[in-house]
Amino acid sequence: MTMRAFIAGLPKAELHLHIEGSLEPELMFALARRNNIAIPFDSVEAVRAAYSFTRLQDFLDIYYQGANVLIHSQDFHDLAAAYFDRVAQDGVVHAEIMFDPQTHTARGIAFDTVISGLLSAMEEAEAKHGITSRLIMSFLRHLDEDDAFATLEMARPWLDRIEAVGLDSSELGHPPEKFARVFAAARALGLKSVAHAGEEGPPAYVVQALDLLAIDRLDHGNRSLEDAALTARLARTAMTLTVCPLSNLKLCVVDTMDDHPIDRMLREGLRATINSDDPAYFGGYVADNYIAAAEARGLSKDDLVRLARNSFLGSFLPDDVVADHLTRLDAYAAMPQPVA
Ligand SMILES: Nc1ncnc2[nH]cnc12
Ligand SMILES: [Zn+2]
Repeated sequence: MTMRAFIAGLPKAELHLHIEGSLEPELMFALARRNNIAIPFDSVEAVRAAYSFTRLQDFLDIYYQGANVLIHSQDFHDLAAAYFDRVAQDGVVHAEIMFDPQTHTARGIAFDTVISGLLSAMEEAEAKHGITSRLIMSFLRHLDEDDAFATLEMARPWLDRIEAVGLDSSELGHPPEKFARVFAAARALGLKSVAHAGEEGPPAYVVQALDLLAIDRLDHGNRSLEDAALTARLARTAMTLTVCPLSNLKLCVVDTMDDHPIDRMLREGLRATINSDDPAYFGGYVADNYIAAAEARGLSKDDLVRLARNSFLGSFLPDDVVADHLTRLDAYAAMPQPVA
């Protein structure tokens, strides 16, 4: 069995996926046509050619523009259904999916339209592929605290269908402290929390996310490694890091995949996981991310199993369900399968 086949069959959870970032150019064109929306590209090839970024903001500009084709509940359903159909081939058995309501409500799309489409696709994916999933509602950090509070208010009727809040978009200049009050309010409503920190922002932003947002999981976190005390704290507290190797490469968080710190994170005792972030924009779904990291950094079979194990340990699933996933993972890992 090749390493690729081993990775594709490895049971795993995806913990860092922006559903709007799974909008493939083909579906973007189909939805643009269906909804009569003009897009500034003549072909799927032209869209893909535009996906060349030197920093996070270059990507965000094009990513928010792409989301303009999403209008109806069916569109959000089709978007999520395409993601599940694709990752069913990647060994994904559970996904914790971020969505950005403000990207849509700012365009006049109702919160209910967005979430109802996503939820119907999530139910369908469980029946069709056996993939379970949870929703994470992310606040856009370039917008202000009031806008985040207004979004939390819109989410109230849906709180039993939302697992956690998150924090994404332009990191530099928008530190976690800006959202301390809204995260406290979300926690008081029973929601868990995650935040992007240390992707482009300094280690101090990660410390703020821990101390001021009381996050349950850290999205990216790469730059934590610049601070030995912070790295030790993350290891000691078994904080899960949702690392996204192809995203890091495309957004120039690392210069080459050979420089990626995924193996260093494991060596430092961090609970690192591998995820795709925005697979339609960064050139690969979750298994592609495992493969790229494994090839560049020479990850062993044990490292790959550790990463998959971490994905279940870092999930928001109940302990007994996590234990079942780990039993199946161990059985898979124990099967004779030389990694070529
Ligand atoms: N990698 C990323 N960082 C910040 N915000 C995002 N939104 C979607 N992907 C993101
Ligand atoms: Zn992200």
